[in-house]
Amino acid sequence: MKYVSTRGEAPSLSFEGALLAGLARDGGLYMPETWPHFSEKEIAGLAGLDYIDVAERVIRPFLEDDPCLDDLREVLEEAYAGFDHPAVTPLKQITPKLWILELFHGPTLAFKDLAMQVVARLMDRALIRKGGRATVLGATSGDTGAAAIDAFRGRKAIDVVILHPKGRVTEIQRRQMTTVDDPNVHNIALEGTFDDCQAIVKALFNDLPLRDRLHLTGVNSINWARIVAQTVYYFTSAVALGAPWRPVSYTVPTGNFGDIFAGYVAQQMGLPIQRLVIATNANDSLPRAFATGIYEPKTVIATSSPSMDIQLASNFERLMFELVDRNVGRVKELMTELQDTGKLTMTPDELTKLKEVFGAYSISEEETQETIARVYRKTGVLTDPHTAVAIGSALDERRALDQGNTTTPMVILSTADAAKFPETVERATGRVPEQPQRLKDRLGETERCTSLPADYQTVADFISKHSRAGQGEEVDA
Ligand SMILES: N[C@@H](CCOP(=O)(O)O)C(=O)O
Repeated sequence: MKYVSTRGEAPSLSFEGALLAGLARDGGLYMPETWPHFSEKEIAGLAGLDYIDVAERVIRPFLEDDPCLDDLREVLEEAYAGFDHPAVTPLKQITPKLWILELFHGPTLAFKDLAMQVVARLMDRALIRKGGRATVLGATSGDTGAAAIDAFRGRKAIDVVILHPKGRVTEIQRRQMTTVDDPNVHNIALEGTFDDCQAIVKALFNDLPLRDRLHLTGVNSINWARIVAQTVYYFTSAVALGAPWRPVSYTVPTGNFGDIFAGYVAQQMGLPIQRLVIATNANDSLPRAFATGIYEPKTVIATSSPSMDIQLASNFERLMFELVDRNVGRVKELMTELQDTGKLTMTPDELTKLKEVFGAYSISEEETQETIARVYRKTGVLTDPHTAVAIGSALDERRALDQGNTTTPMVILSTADAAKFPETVERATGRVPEQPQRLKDRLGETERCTSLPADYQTVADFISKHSRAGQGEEVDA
């Protein structure tokens, strides 16, 4: 399997190449050249399998003829050994037509662990094979950072540098990152928003001499390996609900568009997904694009669902690539328009095509609170604010499409444990969610973090100083 850039000007790479590159050298995102396809029989054959067995079958075709394939089984076994539920991603019914897919049973209590634990191990093994070092960069609005730090801490060949927007993540999210004392972990609290963090990370990648000197790679969902590992739980949940014979819809809390794009990938692979619903908070650049055809990210608004406090969703570029039938000229035109004017304009045909599969909604702070309270009253379940935004969006989708009588199950991706957002959950329900032991075990006392202005050169200097790859240090065998 080969991987091509959405902008068509970077060399195509193997899976291992795309894994280690993160962002393509032309600023684009890597995509597989073709979609592997699963027959109805192959999908039906996933029923009753363990999560790891499904993961192996779903991911394998993306690694065909790649050195990473030999590592896959062992990596999956190690990655999911630390999850606290035997099903890895248990599915719970909350109303006759709504299911919650719990994606927070990993070490940092958020869905990011499902891919990050796999990506870190694949990367580590690839670097050991090649005898090299890497500097892993990540921008986080709350959850990616903790997951990346947990997955990469203590790895010999890798330094990890995470940028979070100062004062805009919850205390638990921050401490999950900053109390890790491994010397290969570096935290930057950036004086800005998540979009500023992500813009600096992308600028670092686009600075090719620096990128090569520091052996930069990325672990945000711009890295294709993150997406592919996230397609697995669409398969496990859809099959549990009757796929391939019964279609399933999904509602996904959306920030950087990676998780919902993984659902699109599963659909392209043959999984009968009927609708993919984009759930956002007040950062509503995607619902506005659906309403107007114009994607125009504005200033990030701080909300009680901080992981989605994002306006510029990186993976929207992957969707545009698909929407324009992989016409790289058109992608470049759209991305140049976005960069030069701050907005991107879809044609009526492109917008219609988008709406055939996707719906998009924005949920206010009040609705989020009410949803957390209502779900608790009716089911006794404490939901985190991101999941609550998704539940609100799923109900809006049902109303918008007048689907009161649909028999298609709607699965809500529950992306984080309520324990990461105790203040918000307590405000809505009067109850403080209990902290799981694995969270308590990981929160240290002393915080280590450097505050920096949102200035490219200052951040580049900090990373150069802390990257062992940049100092030419050898890896001990
Ligand atoms: N929501 C994320 C932001 C980055 O998303 P990613 O999936 O591209 O890593 C977070 O919580 O950090």
